[in-house]
Amino acid sequence: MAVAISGGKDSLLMAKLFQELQRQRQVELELEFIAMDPGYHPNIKELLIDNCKHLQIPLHIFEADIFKIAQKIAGDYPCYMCAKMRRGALYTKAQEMGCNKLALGHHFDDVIETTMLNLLCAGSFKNMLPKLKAKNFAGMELIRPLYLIKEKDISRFTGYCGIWPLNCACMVAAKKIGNKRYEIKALIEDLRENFQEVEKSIFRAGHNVYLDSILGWKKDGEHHSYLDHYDDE
Ligand SMILES: Nc1ncnc2c1ncn2[C@@H]1O[C@H](COP(=O)(O)OP(=O)(O)OP(=O)(O)O)[C@@H](O)[C@H]1O
Repeated sequence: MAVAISGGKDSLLMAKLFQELQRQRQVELELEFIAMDPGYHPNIKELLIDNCKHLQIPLHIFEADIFKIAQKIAGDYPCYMCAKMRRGALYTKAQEMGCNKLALGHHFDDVIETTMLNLLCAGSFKNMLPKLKAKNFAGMELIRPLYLIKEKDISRFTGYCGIWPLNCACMVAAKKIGNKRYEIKALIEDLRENFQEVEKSIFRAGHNVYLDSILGWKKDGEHHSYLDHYDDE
């Protein structure tokens, strides 16, 4: 299994949890810890290496010129393109290293933010899934082991082990522009004041879709409408 380390708090915790699972020998695990350098500033790269050393995570770093390319292709809103290209580079490396799984450090807050992002920005209802089979990389599976863990609990871990984790190390994130995710995060925070357990409701919505009350859906790339079979009954 390849454990993808961005140097952020989430993937560092995920790495430690996998090491703990391996130590307890309850499941048979072969682990590779991989980090892709998308064009980090040298200081950022050093921080990534230092954090992993401090946490005793044996890291393989490889390079891919993603920041520049995403900026070129996607201009003012490169985050989506950057994430897509990152994913491809990670799958490729994981496969090269003989892994059949790629673990990413997305957590509960990422999951509900993605649901809201799709709803409010793309006009679609779509969840981030806890595991999925890679479409373009035969035999590879993507897993998200931190799916149910809340971000605030992860932050507590970071404080406890005394590291200084990286945030997304690009200029867009630094200025907090061009990335709707930050706005969605703030929106959910605001909603929490007036809607009890709003995070739980957003999460549960994906488990409670009433297919008989849906206007249209897409499956295997094809669009369907509830009217397609309206007169059949
Ligand atoms: N440069 C990278 N190298 C390796 N894995 C990465 C890289 N960037 C992202 N990932 C993986 O994808 C996951 C999600 O990426 P995202 O950018 O949303 O996370 P992050 O907030 O930057 O970092 P983290 O999730 O580690 O705190 C990361 O948790 C990590 O597993």
